[in-house]
Amino acid sequence: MRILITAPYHEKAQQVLQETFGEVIYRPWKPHGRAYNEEELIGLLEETQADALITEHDHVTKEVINAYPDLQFIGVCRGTPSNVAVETATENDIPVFHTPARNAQAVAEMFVANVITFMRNTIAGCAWLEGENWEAGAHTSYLQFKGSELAGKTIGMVGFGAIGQRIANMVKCFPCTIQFYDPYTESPDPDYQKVSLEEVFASSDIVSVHLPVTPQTTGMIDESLISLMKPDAIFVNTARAMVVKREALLDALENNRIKGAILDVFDHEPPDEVDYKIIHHPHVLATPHIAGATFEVEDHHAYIMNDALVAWFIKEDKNIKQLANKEILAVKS
Ligand SMILES: NC(=O)c1ccc[n+]([C@@H]2O[C@H](COP(=O)([O-])OP(=O)(O)OC[C@H]3O[C@@H](n4cnc5c(N)ncnc54)[C@H](O)[C@@H]3O)[C@@H](O)[C@H]2O)c1
Ligand SMILES: O=C(O)[C@H](O)COP(=O)(O)O
Repeated sequence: MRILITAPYHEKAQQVLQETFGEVIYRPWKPHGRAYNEEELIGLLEETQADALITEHDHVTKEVINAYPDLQFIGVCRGTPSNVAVETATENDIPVFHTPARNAQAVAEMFVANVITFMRNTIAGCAWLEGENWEAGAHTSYLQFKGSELAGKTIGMVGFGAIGQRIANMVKCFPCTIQFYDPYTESPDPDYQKVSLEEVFASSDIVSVHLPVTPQTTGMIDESLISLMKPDAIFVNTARAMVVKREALLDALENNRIKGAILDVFDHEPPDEVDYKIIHHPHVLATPHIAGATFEVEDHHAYIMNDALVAWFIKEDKNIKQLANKEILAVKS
């Protein structure tokens, strides 16, 4: 069996596949400079006569899938396999697997880092120091940049999947109180309280968004929810900007109705004028969509995908196929 891998893939994970399945052809898109387009992908599949394709960002469109009927498996090393025509694959009876939790640890670590950075006024303190503002005498820095501790705070998650739960487990040691709104998830731990959406906004010190984009979640976080937040609460979004009405967030920031916001995602990437208004706000800590960007993510996705290949081809667990395609399509709708 031939496996064509165009995703970045850990060398040892490739070796495992080679030993288990026979042949691995590694043509990662990254050194190529950009994701492979339809034509290039069809060319690669025909040249290698691959049975399985493991991709990351390449464009696995309807045309690619229909042009190469010998494909038996599509693996997408991403949290959201938006570059693959899952509907066409399903029609052609091709299982599509992705790697949902590949960046959960990366995002959770960045959440903790950025929340503490924000609460301790670290960035303003660094700028003040570099600006050579420190004068002899009183404890000016100590007074000016005194912050708050994360310990004892209530964190409210909107969406409690891989990332929300990873954060909850990570901050247990501070300790923090965890509450969440997610109609599709039961609490995995008696310490984590499932509450209403309104309750998350009204009683959390930190409201953190971990929703996928669906017709239901688009624009779900609006003025009425943000207006419930406590004046010293912080709003965090590392998920997708589309789930928040940005005018409502900007309005709350400009009128000091919340303490601030920590944002990794924007309506427009690169940002437009309104996004920059939010980014430049003095009570906003903004990062350029890098919460999930670690070197280790590429190792995590390789091992998650190897497990899927083994489950499908070796253990012949056919239920997995139904799950994979159906789950992806369900989130999309
Ligand atoms: N900034 C980054 O670099 C980065 C990295 C990874 C993931 N993300 C984004 O983070 C988000 C969450 O990722 P994840 O891995 O935790 O996903 P996940 O699928 O594991 O969790 C999402 C959760 O949202 C819940 N949900 C769905 N619809 C809902 C609704 N209407 N109301 C409430 N809850 C709902 C689901 O039940 C699920 O538990 C995604 O949008 C993803 O794209 C961003
Ligand atoms: O925002 C995201 O979801 C991350 O940047 C990565 O997404 P992906 O795993 O779907 O590529």
